[in-house]
Amino acid sequence: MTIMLAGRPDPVMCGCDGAADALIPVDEALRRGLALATPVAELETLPLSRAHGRVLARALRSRSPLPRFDNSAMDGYALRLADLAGPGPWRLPLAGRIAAGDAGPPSWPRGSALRILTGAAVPPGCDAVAMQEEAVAAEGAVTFRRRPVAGENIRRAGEDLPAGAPLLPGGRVIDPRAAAVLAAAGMGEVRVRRRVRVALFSTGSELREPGERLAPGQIWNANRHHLTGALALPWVDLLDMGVVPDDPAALLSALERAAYGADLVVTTGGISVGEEDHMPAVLARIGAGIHVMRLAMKPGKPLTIGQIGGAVYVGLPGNPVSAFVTWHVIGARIAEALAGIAGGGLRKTLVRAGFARDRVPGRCEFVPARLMGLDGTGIEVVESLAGSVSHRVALLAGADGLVLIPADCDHVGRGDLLEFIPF
Ligand SMILES: Nc1nc2c(c(=O)[nH]1)N[C@H]1C(S)=C(S)[C@@H](COP(=O)(O)OP(=O)(O)OC[C@H]3O[C@@H](n4cnc5c(N)ncnc54)[C@H](O)[C@@H]3O)O[C@H]1N2
Ligand code: MOO
Repeated sequence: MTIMLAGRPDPVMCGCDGAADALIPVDEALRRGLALATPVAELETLPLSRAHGRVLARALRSRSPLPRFDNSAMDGYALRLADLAGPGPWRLPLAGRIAAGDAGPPSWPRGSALRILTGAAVPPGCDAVAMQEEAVAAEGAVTFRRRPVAGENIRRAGEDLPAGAPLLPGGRVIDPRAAAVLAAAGMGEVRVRRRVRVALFSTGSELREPGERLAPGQIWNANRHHLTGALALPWVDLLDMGVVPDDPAALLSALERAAYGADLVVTTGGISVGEEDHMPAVLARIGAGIHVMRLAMKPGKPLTIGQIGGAVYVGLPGNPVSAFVTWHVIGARIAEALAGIAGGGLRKTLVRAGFARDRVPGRCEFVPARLMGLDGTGIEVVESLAGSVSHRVALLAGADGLVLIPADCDHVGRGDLLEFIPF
């Protein structure tokens, strides 16, 4: 990173840049938010078929080895290597056939081979399977041109996972990969955490629903639909309360209703410093404990995190990109922690700046950015999509992720290495 200490020709500023001393660093805000987010304690037992996307309550061990028994990796012929004496080719009579699902014979005559199909249990004494492309079967016998090596084409019991080995950790989301593992291990039912109850509303007297006719000064509600989309998760039970106007009484009653029985209350807008930003006063009225307010983050300075009774409160800024970034970087992490998801957190990679920019240091910046392909050293180059972006929601659709500019940086040079959070 090139830090330019003097002579900023054209710093990218927004009106809310300024003294950063009173601002909370993003990592600290996240730490405080996560400290409030105790995983929901209640558990449910669900059939695996209804547990997709849910969060495993505790670590599981395999009850039996995977695979359960030695079986053939190929369609071919099961044999005993001792029966291939002298130089080849070797001809053995066929003594039977085993397909996947067959129990297989308890024994088979020495000096013979068995037709075997992929997935079938290898018979006792069989020490190799020759694939059929390397054998010729005719008139009740099979001829092998090559001597298989010991164990060839045999998938051994327990080679994927021995009995008693860790299967999946607690806190794992049952995604399709985990579901396959659970099913293969015979887990017909799983113990999962109950869903996280999230109450959501947007604040703003200017907001109308998409499709509605707008009067002058009104806009369509983008944040509600971003967040209902982001929260359309199997581990979330969403109470979508729509829009609440910029009216203290209406906001207070909405907040009371939201906090009742919720694990997480999410609002957008009304948390800044204008006289129509009523949320700080309403939060004080309701007796919320406020743990984060004013972040060293751009966009997202007004993000507010607190506690209302038993619920965690996340107040996202109203500007749609600010709401998106703060949700993605912090809000969603808190929701994951409440759900008991282990090892959540943001995936980050290193990328090379395909842009140059002077800026005012103080707040770290999350800039929507597009991947432009690899440079000569095999590192992705990113193009930032704009300087000051908090209202430019249309940019999000073309972004591949957020590029992170550290708080103390006052110049990004083309080719600098930066952290990147892919979507
Ligand atoms: N004097 C100051 N003014 C502002 C500051 C500041 O520090 N001093 N901070 C600015 C920053 S940064 C942000 S971010 C916004 C945040 O304000 P609020 O969270 O109170 O949000 P609103 O004022 O309600 O709305 C801001 C903006 O976003 C539009 N909006 C709101 N909700 C939605 C929605 N659901 N869908 C689409 N657009 C929405 C709203 O119409 C405003 O244009 O404050 C700055 N001001
Ligand atoms: O900091 Mo505000 O969230 O940029 O728009």
